[in-house]
Amino acid sequence: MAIAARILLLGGGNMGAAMLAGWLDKGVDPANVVVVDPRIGETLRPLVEERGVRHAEQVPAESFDVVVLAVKPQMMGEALAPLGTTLGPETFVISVAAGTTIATIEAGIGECAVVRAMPNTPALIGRGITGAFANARVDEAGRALADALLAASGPVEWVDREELIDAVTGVSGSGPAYVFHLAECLADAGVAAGLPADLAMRLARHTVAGAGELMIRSPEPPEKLRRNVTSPNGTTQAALDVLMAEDGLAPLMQRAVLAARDRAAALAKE
Ligand SMILES: NC(=O)C1=CN([C@@H]2O[C@H](COP(=O)(O)OP(=O)(O)OC[C@H]3O[C@@H](n4cnc5c(N)ncnc54)[C@H](O)[C@@H]3O)[C@@H](O)[C@H]2O)C=CC1
Ligand SMILES: O=C(O)[C@@H]1CCC=N1
Repeated sequence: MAIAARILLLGGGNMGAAMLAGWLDKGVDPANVVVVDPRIGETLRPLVEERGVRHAEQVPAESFDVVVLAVKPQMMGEALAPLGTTLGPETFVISVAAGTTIATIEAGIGECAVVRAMPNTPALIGRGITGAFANARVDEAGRALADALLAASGPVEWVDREELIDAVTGVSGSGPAYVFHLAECLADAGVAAGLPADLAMRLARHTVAGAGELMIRSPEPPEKLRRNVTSPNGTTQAALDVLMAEDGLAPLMQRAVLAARDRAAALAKE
């Protein structure tokens, strides 16, 4: 779907700029986007200076088809305050803020059509994935527009209960950080096994990236790909005996994901 909507993006930081880059790559006219942010960060700068997206420090007095909220949850009240006067009856809101509920958004700007979405930073290279929930006021056209905007950075998975967005946050919103940490741990373990640090990091980065790419390109599930690496009684089996022990990675990952999910729910109350 060609995206002709006029877009107001509040917050052009890591996530806002990543989504914006995706929209431009999908053919959104930069003249149709205004980014409101008190500062221009490194990711946003080329989009403004080289690709012609409009930047403003204050919400401009013009109408938009969609307002995308990409500020920190703690800044949401402040970011929503100036919107009261600019929202027209056709405008609708997409929020990517972790934890911020639709009720909080509606408390700030009144009842409106809201899509609450949870993307992730691989959006920056068009390899994100987004979970999304639409409230009852979002009509078919709004949902299609939200889908097109969010799909610019990867697949969109719609959920039918708002609270599931917190669980999505725990798995895929925060998930890239777990994978980067895995690469850090793998590299550190390589150093402990005797490798020079720079070589260990190269091995770890390429291993994580290559395994990720294989998982996306292969029709096989991760379990089969894991088995393909694991020779009976070989080296991988020795490592997996540690990782798959009762107190291994599975319970640790479960605790981590639940901690992120619960933190999202707690953010809603701050
Ligand atoms: N970074 C990530 O991996 C993900 C972040 N998110 C959500 O995206 C939102 C933004 O997170 P990041 O981009 O990481 O943070 P960030 O700190 O990189 O970006 C936030 C931006 O908002 C700007 N800002 C502050 N007050 C503002 C206001 N009143 N009006 C307009 N802009 C204002 C800041 O100057 C900053 O550039 C958060 O709510 C977060 O939960 C969602 C998915 C993934
Ligand atoms: O850490 C956070 O709160 C945000 C939400 C998901 C990823 N980063």
